[in-house]
Amino acid sequence: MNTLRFDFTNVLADAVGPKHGLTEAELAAITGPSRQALARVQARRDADLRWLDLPYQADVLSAIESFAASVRGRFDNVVVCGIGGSALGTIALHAALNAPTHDLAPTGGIPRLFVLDNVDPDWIADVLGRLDPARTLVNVISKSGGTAETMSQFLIFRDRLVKALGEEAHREHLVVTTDEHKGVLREIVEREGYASFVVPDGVGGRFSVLSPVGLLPAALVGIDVRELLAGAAYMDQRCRVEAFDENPAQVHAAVQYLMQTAKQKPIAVTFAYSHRLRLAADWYAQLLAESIGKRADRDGNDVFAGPTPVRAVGVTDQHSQVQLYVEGPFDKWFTLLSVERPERTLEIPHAFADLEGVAYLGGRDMGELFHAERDGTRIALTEAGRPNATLSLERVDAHGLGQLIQMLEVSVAIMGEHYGVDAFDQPGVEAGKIAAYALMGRAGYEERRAAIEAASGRAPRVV
Ligand SMILES: O=P(O)(O)OC[C@H]1O[C@H](O)[C@H](O)[C@@H](O)[C@@H]1O
Repeated sequence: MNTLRFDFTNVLADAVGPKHGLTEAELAAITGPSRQALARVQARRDADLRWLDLPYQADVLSAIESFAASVRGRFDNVVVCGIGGSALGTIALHAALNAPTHDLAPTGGIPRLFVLDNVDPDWIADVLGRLDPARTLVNVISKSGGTAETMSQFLIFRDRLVKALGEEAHREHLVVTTDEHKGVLREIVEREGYASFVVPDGVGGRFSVLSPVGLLPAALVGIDVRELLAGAAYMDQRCRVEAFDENPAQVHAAVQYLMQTAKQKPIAVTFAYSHRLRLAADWYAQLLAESIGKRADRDGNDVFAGPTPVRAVGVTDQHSQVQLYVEGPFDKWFTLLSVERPERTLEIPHAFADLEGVAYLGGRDMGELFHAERDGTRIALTEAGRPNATLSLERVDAHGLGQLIQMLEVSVAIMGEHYGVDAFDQPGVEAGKIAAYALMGRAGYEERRAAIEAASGRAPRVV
């Protein structure tokens, strides 16, 4: 069984010292609050934390698989127009489960995937120019159904499809994932008759990768979404367990919370010792930052909470950031994402037998070097008193990714209880959106902008 494990030995005091490691007393003190936090999270499953039950949505899974089967072989390119929680999960799944084989060219009926989570015209225009509209399917994803970045991309790709294929035919090249009833995008779906899927109520954007938001693009590029949900369901059962030590989400949430509060380490570094899991760290960065990074607690008191997520890739960032991590400020703790058994083997050839400085590599497997470097980093961090935990999978597969996603989502929900903040809203993104919409002349936003300036007493210059 490809079981996800969270090893936190090297965040304990006897590994990295009491000043930086968790003591038995600190862990004992948090097990009670952790169990209560878990109970509060689980009690909201069918109220507003419906993302907890995404692994069990059999009807949605069947609809996704049917849609993907119905278009199999018709497209060389799938373009996702989406941003934030409407994109990062798909990017992570793609990098982990099929990018190595399909980034370069469509093979075996599996299309290339382009996830456009930016509006940089140099990028969007370049992708647009490469695609044959007749062989391209566009999946527009927006929970709110009005995000300017996504809607602008939609207008551009729709225009390109209509001009190339005609008003009628273009509809078969667009599928939309949005709210069931609300938002401009839903109105357009009804008017244009596009195929569509639903981002369910009670499923926030950053918690939506196991909804059609992530499942549809994944299924379109041949990822085993059934196994993905099976892994998430398996982990959901593990994350319901009350016993602290047997519940990876409880332990992970407690370690994150204590590292920041008891050990004054506000920076959480995810060090992915897996090229395929590297973008799972980007998905987690949004999940952690947007859920816990809050000005006020649930009682409205200013707390300015939240760890700062940093993404690093092993071995690559041993050669760029580890100097800071081993010798710099004691303001970070580390989680290594590790894969115990790489899928491929790659033997290092024997050569230059007389030159020991290279001959020692001959005959070894590249995976052995990868693991030696990972363990070397762990040893260096621990010896320097830098707390480091390891999230490990035996191999990178859909079941394992489902486990990782579900565990981290439940952990962040529990963290919200520990930090005392609402982990499921994102008021801090509104000001930027309002300013951008005002600058783009969207109706009603100039007034909202003026109200913010009046309330803050500051009228920042738009440079
Ligand atoms: O899916 P959408 O409604 O277009 O939202 C896309 C993103 O917009 C904002 O940035 C929110 O903070 C994110 O949580 C969300 O994922």
